[in-house]
Amino acid sequence: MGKYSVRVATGDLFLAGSPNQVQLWLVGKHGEADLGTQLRPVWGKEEFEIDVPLHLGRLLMVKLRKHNVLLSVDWFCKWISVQGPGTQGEAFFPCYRWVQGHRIICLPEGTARTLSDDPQNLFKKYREQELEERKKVYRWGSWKDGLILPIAGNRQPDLPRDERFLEDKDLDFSVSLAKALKDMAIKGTLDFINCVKRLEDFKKIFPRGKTALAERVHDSWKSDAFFGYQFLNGANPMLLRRSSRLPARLVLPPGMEDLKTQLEKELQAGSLFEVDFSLLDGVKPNVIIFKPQYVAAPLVMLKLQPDGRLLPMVIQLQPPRYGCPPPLLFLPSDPPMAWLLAKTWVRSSDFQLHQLQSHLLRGHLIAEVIAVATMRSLPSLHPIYKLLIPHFRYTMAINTLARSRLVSEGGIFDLVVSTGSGGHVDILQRATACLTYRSLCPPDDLADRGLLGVKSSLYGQDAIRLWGIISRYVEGMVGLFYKSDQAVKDDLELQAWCREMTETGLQMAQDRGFPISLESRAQLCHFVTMCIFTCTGQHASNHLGQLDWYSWIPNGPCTMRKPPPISKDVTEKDIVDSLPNLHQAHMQKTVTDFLGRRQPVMVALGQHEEKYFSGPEPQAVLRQFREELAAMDKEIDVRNAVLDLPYEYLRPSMVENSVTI
Ligand SMILES: CC/C=C/C/C=C\C[C@@H](/C=C/C=C\C/C=C\C/C=C\CCC(=O)O)OO
Ligand SMILES: [Fe+2]
Repeated sequence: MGKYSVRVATGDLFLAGSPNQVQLWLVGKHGEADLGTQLRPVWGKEEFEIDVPLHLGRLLMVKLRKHNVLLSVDWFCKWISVQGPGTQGEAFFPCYRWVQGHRIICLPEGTARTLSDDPQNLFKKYREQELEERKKVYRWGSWKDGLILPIAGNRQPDLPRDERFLEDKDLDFSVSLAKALKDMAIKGTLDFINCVKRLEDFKKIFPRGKTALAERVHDSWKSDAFFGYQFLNGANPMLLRRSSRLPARLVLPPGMEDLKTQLEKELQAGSLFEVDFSLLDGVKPNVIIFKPQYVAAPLVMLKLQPDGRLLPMVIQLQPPRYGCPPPLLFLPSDPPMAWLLAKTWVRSSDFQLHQLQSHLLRGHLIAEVIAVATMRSLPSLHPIYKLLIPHFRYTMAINTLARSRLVSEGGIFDLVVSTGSGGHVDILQRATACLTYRSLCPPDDLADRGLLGVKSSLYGQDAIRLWGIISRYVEGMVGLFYKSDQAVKDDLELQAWCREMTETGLQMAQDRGFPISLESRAQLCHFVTMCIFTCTGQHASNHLGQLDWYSWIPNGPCTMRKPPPISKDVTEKDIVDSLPNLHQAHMQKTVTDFLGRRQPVMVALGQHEEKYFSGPEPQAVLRQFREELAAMDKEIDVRNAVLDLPYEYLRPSMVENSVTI
């Protein structure tokens, strides 16, 4: 018994408060006290003192219930803090959720607890009830067969309240999209009348406020070194790999002996690299306004020079066909327009695999599976829930928007992208079928692709560095709550989470290396590091480059309007006629600007304000994480200052804490 001081924090946004009255209970180890309806959480923080005649013992939980006489108004509760008997100075009850209706909500004290940390089962019932409720609210959906699962729901209102954009993000997204579409409507009216006659005519839609790097792309896109550089550090750094043999598909027709000699020399020296777009082979191209579009499946062979430049040696635009003559090979020594058209075809193919495989699937959709599996399997008390939850913000919302406006029937892909109208789904299905656990973990992925230690792979260096920082953060937190491998094995909630992710969310992905159980702290740390890296660095390194590399349309054509060339007799007009028309280019530029712009409503990696963990030790681990991120950020700044082409996409201050766009 005694006097308690209670503080209640409402969200900072204008619509976070509620005029409804809120009733609170204090739940201790030895009793429960109804504090009555002390609160009307309209704005900011409220506090009150109250005498409780009961002996409650150590405070375990706060319960709250919103009362609505006429109108129920949702209330965003950030946290509740209590001082008084049984609080060891202050007991902190994190919430960071919407309180809806008038159900009783339980907020456990912020100390993270696994099941084994609760030997008296003080929270067991609460954990079970919470997960039962979460499984009703967070349901797996289905978008297309053969893909990993999304959250159920087709539009924002279908999503759980806590997953929708808050008003600041919603306003920014809606206003920016409306502005982009208005600009498109105004400037695009003439698109069907005007046409592009020369490559430089694409300057007409080169965006205002373009980035310095986008300028460089416009100036240098034709150069071989610039073309090769993009596979290392461009919008899509995920396809390049060191060759271990000459690719079987690379059939060298008679007269190409010199090339064979050069390729073998680079292969022997370990400096031969390849980018193989075979995943696109046979994909049905889109038809846009009755006009067929075209898709190719190129192979590019490149040599890594001692000075770090990656130079193309040969481009094969389509794989060999049985019973047909070997495909034409394009060389740097070919007539300039023929070589440029071959490179442009590669750029358009890279756009397709980048946006669908590297960005949407391996960034957005995997992050969504991690979020949904976690919400369905881990109670808010669980340390791994507390570690991961900041990295899920807005992911279900942005992905639902992507499914309804980008890759939907009649969406952007159908309107202006060569793989739209079904080819994009085929690509996603093929990419899902070959998605491995190792490919989501940079130390494994870069080793498998032969990129570890390649000095000119700035993406690789920064990905390894960031993975290491996240890994130490995860190890620090896991070490606080799991004192042995057996403790990991014994955590049934954790095992259910891992299985839900691999078997359900990722659709039986154990065949591709994903674990269906966690047998050790090391394995748990690797898996959780993959989760956080995917939701942050993996997405950022494949999202942030859009504005730089796709603003100049010929460097990232969303579609090709003529078939791949079968001769080297190519003119600039052939290239212009192959590239997107003005309307398609305008739409690409509108979407690129809209998606690629730097987000004003942005939480950088590790900088979330929510305090999910109570106690000095988790706070210390988070502080160390932030210090290492700050050090990396500063060192990247120094490195970039002396680079001709800075690499910024894995700078911690540029990496969002979750997938939100
Ligand atoms: C052409 C760009 C393709 C990108 C696919 C990769 C990832 C998805 C993307 C998320 C997009 C989310 C929502 C898109 C919403 C609107 C799209 C813009 C204009 C729509 C026009 C309209 O609906 O009228 O990652 O950032
Ligand atoms: Fe994105």
